[in-house]
Parts: sequence; C-alpha cells; structure tokens
Amino acid sequence: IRLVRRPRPLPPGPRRKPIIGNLFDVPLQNPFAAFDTWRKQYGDIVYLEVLGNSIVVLNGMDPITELFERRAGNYSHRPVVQMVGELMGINRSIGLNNNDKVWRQQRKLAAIALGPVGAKQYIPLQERLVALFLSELEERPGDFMGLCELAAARLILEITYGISIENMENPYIKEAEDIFELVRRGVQPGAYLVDFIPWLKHVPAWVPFSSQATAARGRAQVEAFVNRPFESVKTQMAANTARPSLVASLLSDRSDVEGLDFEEILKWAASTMYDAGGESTAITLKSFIMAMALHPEAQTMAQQELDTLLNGSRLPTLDDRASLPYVNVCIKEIYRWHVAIPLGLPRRAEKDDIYNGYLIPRGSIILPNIRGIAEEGDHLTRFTPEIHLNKYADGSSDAPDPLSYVFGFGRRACPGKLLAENSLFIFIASILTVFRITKDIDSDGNEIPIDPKFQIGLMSHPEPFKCRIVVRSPETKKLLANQLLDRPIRGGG
Ligand code: HEM
Repeated sequence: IRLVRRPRPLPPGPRRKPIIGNLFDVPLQNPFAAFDTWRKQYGDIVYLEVLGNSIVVLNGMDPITELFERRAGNYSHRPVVQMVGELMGINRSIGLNNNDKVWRQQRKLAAIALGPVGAKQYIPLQERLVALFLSELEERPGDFMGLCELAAARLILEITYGISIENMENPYIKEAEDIFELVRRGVQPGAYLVDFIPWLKHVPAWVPFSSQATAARGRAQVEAFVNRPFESVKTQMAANTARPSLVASLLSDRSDVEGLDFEEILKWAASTMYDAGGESTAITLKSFIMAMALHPEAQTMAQQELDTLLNGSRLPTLDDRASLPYVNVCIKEIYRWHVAIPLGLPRRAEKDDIYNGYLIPRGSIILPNIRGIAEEGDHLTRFTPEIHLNKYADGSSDAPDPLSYVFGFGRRACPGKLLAENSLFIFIASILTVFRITKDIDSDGNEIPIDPKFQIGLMSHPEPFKCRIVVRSPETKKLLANQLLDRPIRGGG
C-alpha cells in the first residue's frame, strides 16, 4: 500500500524560486522562446509555478488527447479568475463558465446556431459581406489590416445580433474592446490582488482601491455590454423589424433548458461570440495576406487552381470548396504557420491526477501549447501548404492536421469552428480570385521586406506590415463590379 501511495513527482520543468516560482523565467517580450526551449528540454509535459499557482504545459497531441478528451471530466473547466470572472460576472459567458448545468445548455444553443444546419443559413450573408470587403479593399488597399478587422467584426455582429456596422468606431465594438481588455488584464498573474488573496473580495466598496469598488464598476460595464444588444433584438422582434440573427432565431424557437432561465443562458452565450470569434478570424485573414506577400509561389498555385475552375466567370462560393484542394491546404497552412491563439484557452485540473507517473495537482492551470504542436517536425516557420497534401516523396507527411488542434479540444473545443472555416474559405478564395498580393515597393523601386512578427498575447495578431494589393487584371475588375451587382452589399439577410 505504501508503494502504491508513494508521492508522485511533479512533471519536469525549470527550477522554481521560493514564492515567485518561475515568474521571471518567462520573458515578457518573447515567452514562446522559453516554451520552445522547455519543450525540447523536458518533452511533452512541463511543470511551472507562478506565485503559488501550478501551471502544466502540454506540448504534444498525446497528453492533450489523453487529458482533454479521454479524461474530459477532470479537465473541461476554465481557471477561476476572481476579479473579472467571479466579481465582474464574466464567468457567466460560455467561454469562462464553470457551471456545468448552465454551460451545457449554452453549448447546446451554440450547437444549434453554429452547427452544420445553423451555419448554412449564414452563407448568403457571408457572401454579401465578402463582396463589401472586396470593394473596400479595392478602394483602400493600404488599410488592409483595418479592413480585415472590420470584416471579421461585421460578420460576427450581423450573425449574432443582426447589427450592421460601418466602421470600427461603432460603440458596440468600442465596448467589446474594453471588455476584452478587462479579460486580458484579468487573466494575467498579479493583475488583481484579489485573485491571489480571495478574502479581499469582502472588503467593502467604500474602502479606496477595494476589489469590490473595481468589481462594481466593471460589473456595470459588463452588464450593459451584454444586455443592450440582446434587449434591442427583443424590442425589434416585438416590432417585427428584427434582422435575421442567431439571437433572433434562438429566441423565436426557444428550446428547453431544463428549468433554467432561457434568456439569461442565451444572452451570456451570445455575448462571447464577438470576443471569441471576431479577433481570431481577423488574425487569420491578416496572417493570410502576410503569407501571400511572402510566398508568391504558393499564391500563384492557388490562383491557377481558382482560374482553372472559375474561368474568370464568377467569384468562388462554398460549393466550390471540394474542387479547390490547393486553396484548402493553403488555409490549413495559414492556421499552422501562425497560430491565432498560441496557448489555447486555459483549463483547470478539477482533482489531483496522475499522467505518465507525474502528479498534476488539483487546481493546476493547464495550457495546451498549440503553437508548439504546429511547429513540430522540420516544418517549423516555413510556409509549406504541401505538407497537408501528403506530397512528400514517400507519399506521406507527418504533419498533424491543423484542424485537429487550432480550434481546441474535447468538450470545450471551439463551437464556432464551422462558421469560421466557412467565412475564411469564402474570404480567402475570393481575395485570391480578385487581387494579387505582393511586397510593397519603396520610392527607389526596391521591395520593402516584410518581417513576419506577431504580437504576444492570448490572441496573437500580426504586427503592422506593408504590402501591395492590386486587382489582378481588367477582367477581374469587371468581375468584381458584376459580383457587386449580384450581391447587393447592404441590407438583406
Ligand atoms: C479562426 C477562427 C477561430 C479560432 C482559431 C478559434 C479557436 C478557439 C480555441 C482554441 C478555443 C478554445 C478551445 C478549448 O478550450 O479547447 C475557442 C473557444 C471558443 N470559440 Fe473559437 N475560434 C475561432 C472562431 C470562432 C468563432 C467564429 C466563434 C463564434 C461565432 C467562436 C466561438 C468560440 C467560443 C464561444 C469558445 C468558448 C467555448 C467554451 O469555452 O466552451 N470561435 N476557439
């Protein structure tokens, strides 16, 4: 019995200092370099400690599949973040929710709205918004970064609430950015003292700097952000003026939520969509433009495939997808070449667990190192769509399918995967059909190099870069004008 019960070692990892643990071992400027070193030094599973918090980094598909899929019961909760989660109330949103009963109902609603049947109804809207994006890109190619962000935001807001926006100055977008900033700050160790000393939450709001005062301000902001668009859809539905949207369709077809408050569940499920789906889609579009400017040979191959299929007669649609294998692997390679959410969204170990002889202590924060998985093997930072075509000389490729890791894992995997996949295909295939993307030229006629750099953070945007985006030919210009007539860019569903 003593042998069986002997304490298990923690997973390997860098040496920890008293109290602060590995706080200063992760360089703020480039944390991924440290993660890479530890992956190579310690292997699939690495243990860190930061200010008393256990952190377990999973570096391979084996431990991720075992823990997040086979042992999902122990690893499907998010870490508890006192300030933004518990006190400001963001833990009611689907992405942070740890209340199994409520979260399951939210996922059910998300599956209805974003699953194969639900996602189909947004295709006309996606095609219309692509036409709008292409015309804006033709007018303002230098602003391609802002236009990618606007396009992704537009898509999600139209789909979720039927809100139509002209630009990123829209008040809803501003509020969403503020809330996301709260979350971003709130999940950083040390951001709020109350996350480390939970009893501080009992200090009353009138005490200066008390957590309750900060929380009350944040809570009011969060409630307004979640309630306003939801109530507006309800008012429009009552007046019969509501545009088609995820919220409107779920409200008009209420499903049974087992004794819970249906509207409360739906309202908080909808509130996550913009922050979870908008940025990740925008990052992928911007990374695609960067990759095409850097890799003209891949761009040419994809354009030849599109030209052969479409013959310059129309823009691509989702029905063309199966006939465009090279465009498809380019998209897979974008996901892999730059992972939009490099460490996924963290999970928490519910109970002590043993994996490969190592103890994973209860309450540990578990980070899937998705970026590390994407860079495994000799593909590393090269942009090589062919690895997803099994095109190696021996007919095989060892690269795991990026779709098996970039959208997360198990019960908590991204519910917007299909919608994102559809949007990205239509956008990317249409951009390739109409435009040629190249490096920019300076006043002396020299190419301006692009340094592929990405921001550090929960979501990793490309750093601003310059490139040239021009309509490919007079024929494609005509095609663009005709498509705009076919897909009226404003109004409609
Ligand atoms: C390229 C686009 C996208 C990528 C790469 C992406 C990736 C991810 C990842 C890695 C997670 C964490 C999953 C886990 O914990 O295992 C996630 C969660 C989530 N995503 Fe996405 N996503 C994308 C687009 C979208 C879209 C378009 C929507 C909605 C319309 C969406 C909604 C969500 C939600 C609600 C969650 C939280 C799920 C939960 O906690 O139960 N995502 N996504």
